[in-house]
Amino acid sequence: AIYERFEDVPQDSPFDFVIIGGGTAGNALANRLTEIPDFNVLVLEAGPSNEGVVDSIVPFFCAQAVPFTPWDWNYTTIPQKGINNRSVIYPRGHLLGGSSSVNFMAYLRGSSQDWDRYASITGDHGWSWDAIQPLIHRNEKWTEPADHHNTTGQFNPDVHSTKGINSVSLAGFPRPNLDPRVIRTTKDLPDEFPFNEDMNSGSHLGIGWTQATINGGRRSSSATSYLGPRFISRKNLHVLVNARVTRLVQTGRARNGTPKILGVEFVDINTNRKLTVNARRELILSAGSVNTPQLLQLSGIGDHSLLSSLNIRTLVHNPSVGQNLSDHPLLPNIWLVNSTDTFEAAERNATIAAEQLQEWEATEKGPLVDTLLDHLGWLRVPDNETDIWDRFEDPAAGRDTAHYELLFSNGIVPGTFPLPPAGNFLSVVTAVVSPTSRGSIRLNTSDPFSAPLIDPGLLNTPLDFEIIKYSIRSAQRFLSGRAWKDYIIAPLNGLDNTTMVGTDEELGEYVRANTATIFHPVGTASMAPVDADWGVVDPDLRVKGVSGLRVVDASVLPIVPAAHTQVPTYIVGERAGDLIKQAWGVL
Ligand SMILES: Cc1cc2nc3c(=O)[nH]c(=O)nc-3n(C[C@H](O)[C@H](O)[C@H](O)COP(=O)(O)OP(=O)(O)OC[C@H]3O[C@@H](n4cnc5c(N)ncnc54)[C@H](O)[C@@H]3O)c2cc1C
Repeated sequence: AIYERFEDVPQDSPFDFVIIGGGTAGNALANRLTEIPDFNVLVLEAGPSNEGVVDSIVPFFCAQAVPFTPWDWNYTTIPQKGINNRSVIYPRGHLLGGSSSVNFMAYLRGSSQDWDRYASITGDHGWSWDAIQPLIHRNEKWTEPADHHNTTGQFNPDVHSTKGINSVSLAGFPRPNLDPRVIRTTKDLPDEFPFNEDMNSGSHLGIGWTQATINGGRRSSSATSYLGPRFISRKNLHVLVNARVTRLVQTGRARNGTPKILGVEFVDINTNRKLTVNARRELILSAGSVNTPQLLQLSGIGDHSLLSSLNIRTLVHNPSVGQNLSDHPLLPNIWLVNSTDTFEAAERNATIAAEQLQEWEATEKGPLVDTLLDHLGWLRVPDNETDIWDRFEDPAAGRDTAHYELLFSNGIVPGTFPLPPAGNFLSVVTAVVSPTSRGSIRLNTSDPFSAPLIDPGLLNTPLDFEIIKYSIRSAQRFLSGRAWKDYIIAPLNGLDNTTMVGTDEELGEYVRANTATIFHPVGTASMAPVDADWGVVDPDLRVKGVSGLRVVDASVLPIVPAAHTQVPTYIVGERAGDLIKQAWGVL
């Protein structure tokens, strides 16, 4: 069950596993562990319950769920030197379900090469594309879209599963001004922009229909799926919300001499009381790519010089903790269009907005059933761009893996640009999806309630900068297709009025002034081979240098995949379930 107060959690038998963070991976793991009736599991979540949070439930309201709401950790980055020293927002879900309760729901597994690269970096075949297929199938429950339209040709049923837990579907409300234009351009300009019927087959290059974690007209998160009614009623599954963990505690020494970390200190946010709890078998840190390294550092696991400068006693000196952050820089490119049927219509007219909500409330249909991204494209800078490839190594996981992404949206994506007083818009947002820049998460103070220093290192390398400039020119070429002839009027934001492509210098200025992130940090508690002198966890997700503690969330992925990161994170949660069951002899 879900509890608001620790006193109400049944404590007649010890907790075998305590999971810190009821987020994307944490809840998937809690579900899999409690399949074993002997495993008594406690999840500690800092945020409130997701129950009744409309901005989390209604898919189209995803852009309202964060930033700067009670459902957000309300982080911002430190000034980013690659983008004119601007600080940008860095939302993370702060409610049950974590970021899966506030994200944009796009469902992407990545290219098969991304996973094969994880297998080769870690030396563990279990992370390869072939090996994760059963995990993908256990996670995914393919579902009909809200409008039950004929989806033939919009996805490939052969690569999907209807048997998993987390619902996935195509859009359930047509956007007739946008959808046919995108698809027609893939026919008109197929060399640069081929159609891909299903970007989740392992071969992701090309442009196709967005798949999203949506069930009918509602968001499917780790809270609504993995903690859904048939699971949360398990007698051995206890979820405590408003429980903010402040430190991991050593409880002894293992036989091999390493510190045993099975204790947790947390604060009950309602009463401000400090409490402790121990795990009998294992403690699992699933607080996400920002808070997991923060908690490790607060607990003395990190770089000795940083810890000692903050008067924190070092338990394990590991300079990799919090380093190696990789994320996707994102650039909202916006055009004024010849239409009245874009997001702006409801945003400027309260009557239309109210009608849309009424329709959703009455039928769970209509424009609010979808996320904001109609189509996605995964593309490479071609080999003949010698200006780039004579100077740089290919950063992608392989030759079938994208360098950049195009994201098509029927209006300004809220939060990316202030709503102008008039006009209707199209966004072709672009993102660098095989970035070479790296950033970090470092403690700012020893106070667990103060935010760490978040540095995603956006556009820190010349290659990432070249690729994002290339992506703008690519978006412009896409919009030069016939389908857009009477639709595109002018770019909204800087650059040449008709083409959006200025000189290289102008483009550079535009990039630095407008780039932000798509919120996909990974790598801050990276996996590494067992005997490597770097990395935070081994390929079985055990924290190096201690015993009893694993990390199970996006932070263990060594490099950001050319994909949005929720599916890879669910896969981490699913695989952790198998690894832990194997370790305790029940699988
Ligand atoms: C705004 C936004 C949009 C996104 N859009 C997409 C998208 O469309 N598609 C996609 O694939 N990915 C998207 N992502 C990324 C994706 O959602 C994340 O990569 C993924 O959900 C991360 O999962 P996680 O388990 O690592 O962390 P989370 O899901 O964030 O879980 C961490 C949990 O730990 C809790 N926690 C943290 N610290 C503590 C503490 N001290 N004590 C107790 N609990 C704690 C948090 O409250 C949270 O519930 C988006 C992310 C954001 C923020």
